[in-house]
Amino acid sequence: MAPLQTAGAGLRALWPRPRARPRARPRSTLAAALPRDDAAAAGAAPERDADWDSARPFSEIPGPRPAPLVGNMWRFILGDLRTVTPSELPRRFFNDYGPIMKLTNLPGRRDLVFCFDADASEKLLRNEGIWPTRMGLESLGYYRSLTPEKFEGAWGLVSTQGKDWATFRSAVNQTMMQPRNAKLYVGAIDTVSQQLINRMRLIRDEKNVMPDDFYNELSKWALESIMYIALDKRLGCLDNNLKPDSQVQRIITTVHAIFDCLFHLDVQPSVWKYVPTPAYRRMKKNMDWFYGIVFGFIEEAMQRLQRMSAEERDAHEYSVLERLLLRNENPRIAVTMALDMVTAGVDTTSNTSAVVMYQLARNPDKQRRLQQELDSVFPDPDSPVTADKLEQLRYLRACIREAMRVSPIIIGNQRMAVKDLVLCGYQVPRGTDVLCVHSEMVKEERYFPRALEFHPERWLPEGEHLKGTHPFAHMPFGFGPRTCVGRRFAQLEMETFLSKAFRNFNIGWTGAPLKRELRLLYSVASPLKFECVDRV
Ligand code: HEM
Repeated sequence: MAPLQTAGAGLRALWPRPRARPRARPRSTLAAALPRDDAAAAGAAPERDADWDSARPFSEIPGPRPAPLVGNMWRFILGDLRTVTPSELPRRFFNDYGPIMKLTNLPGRRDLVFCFDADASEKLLRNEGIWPTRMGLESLGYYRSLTPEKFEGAWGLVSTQGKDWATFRSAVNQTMMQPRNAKLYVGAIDTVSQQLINRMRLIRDEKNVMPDDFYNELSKWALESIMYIALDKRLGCLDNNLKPDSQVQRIITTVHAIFDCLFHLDVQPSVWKYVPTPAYRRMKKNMDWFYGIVFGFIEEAMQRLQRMSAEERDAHEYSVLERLLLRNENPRIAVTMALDMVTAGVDTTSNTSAVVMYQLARNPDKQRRLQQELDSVFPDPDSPVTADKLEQLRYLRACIREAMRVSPIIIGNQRMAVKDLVLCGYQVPRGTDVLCVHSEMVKEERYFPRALEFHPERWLPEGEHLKGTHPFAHMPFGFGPRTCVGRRFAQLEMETFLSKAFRNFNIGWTGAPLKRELRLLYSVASPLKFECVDRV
């Protein structure tokens, strides 16, 4: 990491109290998301599509018909959807109802339109306004609102809307999104990735096969990496003598549990808004512990910085927390962003890295081509990864992109319509939540020739014949001003680790086809049976 030039003056101003009085609650309800003035500011023109009057009414959008009193909940308990797993549900909806359908009348859940069509996805996203609204994860917003003193108005990005979201996003955007800022951490990520490579050599069996819980190793790598970037903190996740009941292991288990609970509370039918369900209580318990630990790390990082002399600070490699503290008057912005980085930065990059490895292991010809690229950029397998070298890895980036298409970790991208839209011939009124199910669109031959096959070439000029036909059919990091704020760090981490892994090993697959389950993210659900043989 490079020292930050502007350190001296900014650091004296660390930790002032925020001037603005904190709001009691994050804006996460529809009314709060688009109050009149904000809606105008967000570019939410009250107009409607020109073909509105000739479109079919919203009521005719197909979908499971709700029963009197019990709505659609019964279908998931006793009815036709009882045996359908969450992972199977999107395809089932598409097969049963076609390119657009709606799921209504679930307790505690806003009605949701599912859309499997890239033209409709384009129309929705291009009309999202400058403050796009993505409702969801309301339980997280609610949990935070219980302890407003910890957030002091800086509620974060994930579950906020309108002005709260926009103010926070503009405060963190430059630090988080500028590629040159992410590159500052390449040395740190190289160090962590090398540790995992060393560990892979140690933990493989006599046939060079990774242990069944190799996904846990990827989670540890992801946690160690994001802690280093966010807080300049080394947890020692990849130490060889780490105990199974260590704090690190508990952090990882807790992050998985939090994702699992959010899925139960905010995606599946749930009545947590009316009664504290077991999933809500489990989430609160896990959150209480996790926030306590991470707030402790943050406090430690702040104290470390305060104790430093001016010279030490100038020579110091700044974490994201510290950069955000220097840029923003309200220190809580840095704190909440660091907290969200640790929460969002484990399961996302570990699951994606797992599927890239899997696809390359199952496609040895693509792996060989990648290794040719890696051999020319890293003649010495032990040479460290640098930002310049990463620049040259075009085929690696294509492999990651293609693996994210074939095996995406997110179901799709959601927005609230901010004007009356016609989607797939139906009226979709302003204020409706629409989920563009990109995880199903990517399987469609009409959008990707040989859609079910892994062809990184389709992302390179030479793969013109395999190129996708619609840019709105595949959006792994989302779209527009609300796009994934951790994207640059995620890409840096994955490119660094994967380049080292395939430069060092020939990676094969020895198990049954990989299983994944939808738990907020599509997540690894069977052992990662990678065979990792040293390359000579
Ligand atoms: C392969 C890894 C990742 C993928 C595929 C991914 C994907 C996404 C997607 C699709 C969104 C929604 C974007 C939208 O609505 O347009 C999102 C939002 C977000 N992501 Fe990521 N993400 C990844 C890694 C990360 C990491 C490492 C972090 C933390 C450093 C992170 C933090 C966030 C946050 C805070 C948001 C909310 C942004 C906002 O609402 O303004 N993500 N991510």
